[in-house]
Amino acid sequence: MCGIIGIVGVTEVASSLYDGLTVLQHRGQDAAGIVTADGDKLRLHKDNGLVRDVFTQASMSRLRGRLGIGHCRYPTAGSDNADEAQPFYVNSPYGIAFAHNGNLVNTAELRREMFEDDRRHINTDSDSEVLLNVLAHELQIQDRLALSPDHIFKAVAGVHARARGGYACLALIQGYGLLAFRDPHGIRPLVMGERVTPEGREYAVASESVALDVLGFRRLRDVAPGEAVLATLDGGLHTRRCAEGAVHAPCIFEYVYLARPDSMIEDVSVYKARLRMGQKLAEKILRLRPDHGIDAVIPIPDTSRTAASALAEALGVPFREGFVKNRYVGRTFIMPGQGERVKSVRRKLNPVELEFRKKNVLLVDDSIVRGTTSKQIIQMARDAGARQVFFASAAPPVRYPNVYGIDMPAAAELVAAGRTEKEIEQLLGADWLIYQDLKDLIWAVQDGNEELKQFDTSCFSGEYVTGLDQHYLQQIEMLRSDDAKAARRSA
Ligand SMILES: O=P(O)(O)OC[C@H]1O[C@H](OP(=O)(O)OP(=O)(O)O)[C@H](O)[C@@H]1O
Ligand SMILES: NC(=O)CC[C@H](N)C(=O)O
Ligand SMILES: [Mg+2]
Repeated sequence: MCGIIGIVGVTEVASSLYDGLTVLQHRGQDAAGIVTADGDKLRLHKDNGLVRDVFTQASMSRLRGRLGIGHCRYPTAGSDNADEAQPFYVNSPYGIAFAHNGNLVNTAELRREMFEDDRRHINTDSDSEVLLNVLAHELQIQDRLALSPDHIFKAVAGVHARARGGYACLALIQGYGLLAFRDPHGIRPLVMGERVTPEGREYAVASESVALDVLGFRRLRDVAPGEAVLATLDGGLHTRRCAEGAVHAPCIFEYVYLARPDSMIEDVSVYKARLRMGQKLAEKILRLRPDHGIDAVIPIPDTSRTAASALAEALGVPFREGFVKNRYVGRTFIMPGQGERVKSVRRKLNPVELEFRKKNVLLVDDSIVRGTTSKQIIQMARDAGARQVFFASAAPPVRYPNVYGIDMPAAAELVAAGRTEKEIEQLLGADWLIYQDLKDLIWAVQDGNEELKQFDTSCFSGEYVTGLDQHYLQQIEMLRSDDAKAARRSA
């Protein structure tokens, strides 16, 4: 999950793109980039690091123009090398810069086709560079002289016919405008907004509505699955469904962990969905252990706070902030290596001992993925003097890899893979471990928008909405396990 944002403005857009990226930072902490169209030049600045570190006053002042896109990256393909930071650029046709959130599951096949059939050179191991070249090729084979919305939408239809996976994309087409499109299943989120200024109307498209809010854009709607939106430099807005017939299946993990609570995705408030997750968990606890004896509900900051507050309320048990988070440490789960993840949990969270001493505490997290956080936190609660330590996860067990833009590629690294709930409970050292049921998680999101009939729940269910080639999972495990990444880094 990366963060993407694009703006077609009536005045300079670089500082708005920067501000938008800072509120999308939770989606990717490894690299950031912005490209703008300054007359007949594209101005690009990107590098590894947080948004605030990548851009300086000097680099920002070069990013002139009223059309631009930005990206913050959390790698799911290729390496974490600065060459793979986004946006990517190709010079032909027209000059296109490209930002992608998601992950393709047929990259290898497309890479071969690009080289053998379409004669395009791909310079990195990034799936996003491949996807950009597919788009460039599909634009190239349209009418050359008069680029029109119709040609662009045909090109996007061509991309949908070839690419498989999760992709929410923004393309800056030099001299023309901003193109946004979303995969036919709408796995990754993408939302559009408008801002009316005295000088005219401006459009923005971003991964999450929070970016629109802070920039004063009014949220219009989500980009529909398979739809393309084209905002042109002359102020026009064109939209078209470029793929039909696919099941709409937005990623449910966005609601569990990825997105900010103050975002609306598919017209569902992420905050309210998390409250409902907490309520459902409370119902399960009361069903299984009416005399649970819990003295305090303690969230594991940050993301689980919302679900934990609703859970405590429904149980009628005090909600207590038993762990204080160091606000200068970022998200642990999206860090690249396990060693770093383990160390940063302790640096990030510190217990308020009084809240644990001689109490039966229920610790709540939004999800348990590798078990890095929960294992350490349970021990910390015990060290702080807790009598019994219960642990609740607002999501079901994560047993299967995610292949659509969340970097959990290796089943062997998931604590719940191939284990029963009892075995996980023992491994984590909890006195009782309670997981949300998948049907309750689905209900918690769906209750916000009953038109949502299906979700990508692959990491919980092992069902992949795009279908997967036989060996794909083995391949990504080989390429992207923590061990493989560490070996690449030291090579
Ligand atoms: O089982 P694990 O592999 O540890 O992964 C799950 C944990 O990682 C995330 O926290 P993170 O620190 O990334 O971010 P947060 O501050 O938004 O909760 C998530 O909220 C869980 O706490
Ligand atoms: N998390 C993402 O959306 C990653 C985008 C792309 N697959 C990359 O690795 O750069
Ligand atoms: Mg967390």
